[in-house]
This record gives sequence, C-alpha cells and structure tokens, in this order.
Amino acid sequence: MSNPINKVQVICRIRPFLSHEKPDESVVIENETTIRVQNHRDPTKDVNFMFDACYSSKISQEEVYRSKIKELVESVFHGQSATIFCYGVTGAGKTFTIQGDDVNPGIIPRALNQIFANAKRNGGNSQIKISYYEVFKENLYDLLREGDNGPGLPIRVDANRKTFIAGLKEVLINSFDEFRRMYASSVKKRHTASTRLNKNSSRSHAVLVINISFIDRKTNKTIQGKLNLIDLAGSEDNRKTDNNRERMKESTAINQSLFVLGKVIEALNSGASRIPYRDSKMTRILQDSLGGGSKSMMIVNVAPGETFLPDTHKTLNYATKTKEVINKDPVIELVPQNQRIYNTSGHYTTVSNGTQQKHDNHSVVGENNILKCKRKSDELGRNDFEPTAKRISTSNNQLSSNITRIERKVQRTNGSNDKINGFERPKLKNARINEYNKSIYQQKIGNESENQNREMEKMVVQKIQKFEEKTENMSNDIAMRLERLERKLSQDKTYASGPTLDMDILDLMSPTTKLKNSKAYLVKGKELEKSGNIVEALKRFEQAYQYAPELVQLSKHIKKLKSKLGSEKSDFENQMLNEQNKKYDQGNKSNKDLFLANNIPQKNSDGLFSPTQNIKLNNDKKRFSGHELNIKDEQKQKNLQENKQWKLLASVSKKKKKEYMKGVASSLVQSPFKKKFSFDKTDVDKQKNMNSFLVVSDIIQPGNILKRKHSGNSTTSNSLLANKLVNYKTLKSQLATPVSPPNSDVEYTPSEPASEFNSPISAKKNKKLKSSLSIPSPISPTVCHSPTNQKLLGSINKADIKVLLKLKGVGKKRAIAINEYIKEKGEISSVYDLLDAGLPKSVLSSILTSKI
Ligand SMILES: Nc1ncnc2c1ncn2[C@@H]1O[C@H](COP(=O)(O)OP(=O)(O)OP(=O)(O)O)[C@@H](O)[C@H]1O
Repeated sequence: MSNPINKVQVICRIRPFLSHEKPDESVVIENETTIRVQNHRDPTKDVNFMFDACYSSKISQEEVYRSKIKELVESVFHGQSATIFCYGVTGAGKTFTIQGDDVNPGIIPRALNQIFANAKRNGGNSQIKISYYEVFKENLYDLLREGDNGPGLPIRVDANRKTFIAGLKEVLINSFDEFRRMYASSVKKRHTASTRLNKNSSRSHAVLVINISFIDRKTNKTIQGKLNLIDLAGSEDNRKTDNNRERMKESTAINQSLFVLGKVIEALNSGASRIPYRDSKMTRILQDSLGGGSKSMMIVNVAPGETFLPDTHKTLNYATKTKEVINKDPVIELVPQNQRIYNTSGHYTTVSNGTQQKHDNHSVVGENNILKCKRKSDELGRNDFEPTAKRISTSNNQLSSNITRIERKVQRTNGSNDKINGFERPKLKNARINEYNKSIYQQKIGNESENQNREMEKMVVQKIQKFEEKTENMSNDIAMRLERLERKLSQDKTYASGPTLDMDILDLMSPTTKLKNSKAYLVKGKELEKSGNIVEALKRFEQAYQYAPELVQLSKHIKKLKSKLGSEKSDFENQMLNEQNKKYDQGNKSNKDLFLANNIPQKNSDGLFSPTQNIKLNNDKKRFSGHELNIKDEQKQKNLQENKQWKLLASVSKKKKKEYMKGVASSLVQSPFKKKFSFDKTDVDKQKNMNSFLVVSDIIQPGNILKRKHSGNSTTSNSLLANKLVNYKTLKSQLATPVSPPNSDVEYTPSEPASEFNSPISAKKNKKLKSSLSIPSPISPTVCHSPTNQKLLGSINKADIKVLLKLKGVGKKRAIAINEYIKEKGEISSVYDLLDAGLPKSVLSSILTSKI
C-alpha cells in the first residue's frame, strides 16, 4: 500500500450535476489529489483540499473501483480487516458510489465480484459470509433477517474487548448471484425516504460485513479477512431538506452520529486519552476502522454547485481531519491448518488436508462467538480451542499498547521527544514504529521495560517496608498509651464514683471554660436530683465541683447528698486535698498550710460563692512565692493575697475582664445554688447581715478588676471608698431624703477585711451589672452616708486654697472649686460632697490618702 503508516485513506468524488441543477465552476477537481472549492463567503477566492485521490464527476464507477478500492479489497485476502465508508451531504452520491445501480454497479457488487473471483482462484476452499445491518435513529436492525427486528440489536464487547453485535445474522454465500439476490431483497428493507434534496434518501447508516476465510495453499494456513462497506446517511441541513417532523427526527439522529464521528476523529488526531466511540452506535461499530487495527478508507462524496458550497466546505474540512487519523498496524489473522476456522458469528469449520467441513451454516442469534468457541471446546474436552489468530491479535495489540506506554514513559524520563537512550525516535504523531528499525527498537524498549520493572519492584518493596515500620511504630505507640491509661485507671480509686479531672488539664483551662463546664454539670445534676436519681446527681455535682471548687454552696450540697447516701466524706474532696497536698508539698509546712487555708473554698468563706477565687486558686498555685508565704500575720497575708489577685486582674485586658465578668454574672443568675436574700430596711440585724453579704458579693463587682495604683493601707480605704461611691451614686438617685447613719464608721475601720474594690468604678457600669445580676441592693443609706475620714474632712473644711493644693491630685482649679463649694454649702460632710464639688472619683481616693 502507498500508505505506510496505516492512516485512514481519504478519496474524494464529485457527483455530476443532476438534471434540475444549474451547473457552475464552484467545485472543480484540480488534479488527481486536489479539489478546488470556491470560498462560499468570498466567491473571488478558492480553497484547495488535498486527499489521497480526487475524482471528477466524469469518472466512472469502474475507474473509481480500480484506482483504489480494488487494492484494498485485495488486502482482505491477505488476512486484513478493511473498512470503506462513504461520507457526504445528503444527495452527494454516497449510495451511488457504494452501492450503485443496475447500470452502474458500485463498490459492493464489484467487491463481492472480486472476492468470489479470488475465492475461485484459491481452489474453492474459501468461505464467504455476509451480514448486513443498518443504524437507524441509534438502533441497529438486521437487514438480512426476515420479519420484524424488534427494538434493535445490542452492541456487546467480547473477551478480546472487540465490539460485536449480538444476534446479528451471518449468511454463508457461495456465489455472486446468491449474494446479488440476497442483497437486492435486503437493501429494500433499509430505511429510505424522499426528501427535497434526494428522492431516495437513505435515512440510516447501512453496513455490509463480508467475512472471508480460506486456506492459503502456499503456507497451508487459514487466512481470515473482513471487509466493512458502509453507506453513511447524509449530513443534512434541515433548512434545505424541508423535512417534516419525522424526517427531522431522523435527521437529528443522523447529524448527531456524524457529529460524534467527527469528535472521534478529532480525539484520535489530538492523541486524546479518551476517544468517544461509545457516544454513538455508528462510532462504536467503526471503532476498529478508526484508530483500530483495520485498514480504512473514507470516500468523500461532494455535491457540485454553489447551493452546496457551505456543506462542501464542511465536508471537506471533516475529511481533511479524517485523513490524519492513524490506525493501528493491520492485524493479519493466520490460523494454522488443522485448526478450526471460526468467524465472527461463531460458525466454525474444521480444516483438514485442504478439505473443509462445515459444521454450522446458520447463525446462532445472540451468542458471542468467543463464548461459543469456548463452549465447543468444553464439549470436545480441548483446552487449545481458543482461537490462535485471536490470541495473536490480542498479543499484538497488547504489545503495541505496551510499546506505546513504554514510549511515553521513556519520553518522560528522558525529557526528550526525539531520543531514547541515544536512539533517534521517529518524529511521527501517533505513528507506530514498524517503519523504523522495529526489531532494534523493540529490543531496546524491551530492555528498558525490564529495567524499569526491576526498579519498580524495588520501589514497591521499599515502600511496603516503610509502611510496615510505620504501622508497627503506630501500634506500639497505641499499645503504650493504652497501658498508661489502664494503669491510671487501676490506680484511680475515685474513678468508681465518677470520672475525675486531671489537675494539669484543669490548670490549662480558662476560668470561663471551667465555669461553663461546671454549669453544664450543675444543670444536669439538678435535673437528676429532681428526678430522684441522687447517685447520678451526686456524680454530676462532683464533676461540676471539680471545675469550680469555689462553689461553696455546691460543696455543701455535695456533702449533704453524700450524707444522705450514707457516705461521710466526699471522695472528691479527699482527692482534691490529696492532689493539692502532693503538688504543693515542696516548701515548708507553713506554706502548704497557708495554701490550703487560702484555697479550699469551703473553709475560708461562707458566702455565696466567689468566681474570682477560682482564678485565685489557680493562679496562686503558680504565683505564690516563698517570700510572700513567710508572712505570718493572717490578716496581712490575706490582704497581700488579694493584692496579688488585684495585680493579676489588672494585667488582663479590658475585653477579657468584661467577658469574664459576663460569664460570672450569668452563672450567678442561673446558679441553682444561689442564695435567696430578703431585705428589710428597718431590720438593723438584717442590715448587718447584708453588709457581710456585700463583702462577698462585692468580690464579683466590676470594680475589683479595674486597674489602679495603690499601696499599703490605702488599699483598704480606697476600696471602701470605691464601694461607697458606687452605692452612694446608685442610691442617691433612688432615695429622696437620705437618712443620717447611726454607727456609720463601724464597718470601715482599717482592720476590716479588705474588699476587692481597688479603684473607683463607673456607677453606670455598676448599675448595669447589678440590674443584670438581679441582686437587690443590700446597701442602706446609712452605710452610704458614713463619712470615712472625719479628720481629713475637718481639715478640708478649714483649709484655704493654698492648703487644698497640697491634696493629692488637686490643682489650682480644683482647689478653687472645693473652696467655693465649702463657702456655698457651709462644709463638706462627706467625701461624696467632693464629687458634687466637681472632683473626679480617682482624685477623691487620692485625697483620702493625703495629709493636710
Ligand atoms: N457519480 C454519479 N454519476 C451519476 N449520478 C450520480 C452520481 N452520484 C450520484 N448520482 C445521483 O445523484 C442522486 C443522489 O445520489 P445518492 O442517492 O447516492 O446520494 P446520497 O449521498 O446517498 O444521498 P442520501 O444521503 O440522501 O442517501 C442519485 O439520483 C444518484 O443516481
């Protein structure tokens, strides 16, 4: 063949003008291989298309056949598979070319004629079988079968991944006349219809399959060849065809399958990894002919004249792409004599000493030929029945694809398209390598592939080893962890009464998280208690208590529940004590005692609860130094501790303080252990109680986290002042006539335990917080109006401006303001009057530490 790299051959044929058409020079055959077409957009320009052969309208059927087709048909007798398909716009002469008429027989009768002539020459041992089917609206119909085809035949894939039509009839033909009769009746079954462009337009793709097998006398081997002759339905421009609804549907199916054919061609040319054969029935059938192992030829039929110019351009562009499609090496199927000849429909013949015995003249509908061969093999008890030729074919195909794979791999490794280990690589797109020193190349590739396989093996072994090591390490680690956990659990005596928290983990938690967790357990515990499940409730309370040991009421409640359950002492308390003892049993005994005295909540307070002590508890554990702990005076220590807390709080950002206080506030409001207070203004004893409550509840006031400088005793007075200021401001607005306080100074002696109010706070903020907490103000007007430093106030009242300037934080303007206030009001009876004189709260606290 003149086409060494098994490319799809493309030949072009122009049909003559029909009687009703007006001849023009728009499409002309320039020479044997070139067709010139007028540009349909610009008539002054022409476009040349080149193909393997170009035939003018004057060329006869005979000439067309002799020039190219005969050679291809001949190749089938060499055991090849060949496909010829006609492509073109509707009415372009496809059917005329492939089929012809009685006067002008086309390719099909000529090919059959040639085949039978060849068979005769071969001594009559050839077997010629034909199948004939059409693809109509994406359904396959057997044209050789009598009667209704039903819904159409399915396309299947055999064991060698070759597509076949299940149930397609295959008929053994013994003579050309037999064929002519059979074909003539079958072709009538084909779907045709009259359209505006073609009176006898084919509405389907028709495929004639001719299978040939014979014994080559020279080699004594059976040769099997296959010829597919396809008349594609014409691509249609529905504006021109004037199709009705039914024709339109057919047209859509035709155009769709031709569109897919185009896509397949494009994919093959671009070397795409996926070729969309499966997108249409026609391309599935043509799979072997396009990009497969078949020799293929496309006959492009062109209708002459300006009317078809756009279609002609489209068709020729399509054909140009097709001629770039490279098929695989043609597969020559040879079966040694004495082995059975099989064919695609499953018939087989035993060939022995040149005589052929037919075993089956009828096709078996719906049966896969390979399966059938296998079945026969089983019947005969032979294992070697698998068709040798098929095996050869498969191995050839596999070899080919393996080579392609290795080629790609080597390309990637070497980073070059042109050289493979010093060998020049063929510069061919998609080309097979048989034209290029194939044996040396394959040998080289073979060595290459062996080396690569060995390397791959090594890599796989290494990877598996690594993976195994990793898995072993992981499982060891997991085992160790489990062991640790088990040990911990067996040592943890308290575990039975409920899960306990690791103190290290607890330390890492933020106060807010601890409170949140505590609250969650509290709520659950309360629910359980209500439902009468005391044991479970107790567990939850204990869990809550772990997170918030400052909840004194909770501690008491736990005790109560435990005693209720007959348990004397809380296991958890013991654990807590043990843990803390262990942790802080490093310094002297006094340190430890001091720590415990200050940190076991239920022992140092009997108020509601103090969330700030939670911080104190955790942070004091970290921050307590030996120097501080050596101070023996209990009160001093307490003050000092509170100072430390103040410092700690002062170091926190404003945002965090706010968040913290919000959390505290909400837990206060929602705590199921909140102590309920009733306040009676007239009851002095109760007022005193409330004052003691004030000390406790004040701990959570925002003032205790405000940043402010202080030192020594001033802390006490400042914090008291701040406290007073807040309450005074709040109540001043509420009370119309303030009552003069009896015993006003009693609670504000320096020996009184320090409140944590270390700075004045915004009354507004305080008011807001109080309202959000819903705690009734326990402060009586009496308390609020108590002068704090009579001596100082007396001095201020008597002082002139110069003296007033000596007060801390008082400048000229403020001194004048105080002076004027005293003049106007007579005297300053309380430090709060100074507020009215225009002094800021911060200055007031400074004044209280001044001496004048
Ligand atoms: N080379 C030719 N010489 C003489 N007549 C031709 C030739 N080619 C086609 N014709 C005629 O042109 C008409 C249309 O041809 P044909 O039916 O083969 O077209 P088609 O491409 O098969 O159309 P469709 O796709 O609609 O089936 C027919 O009457 C046919 O005889």
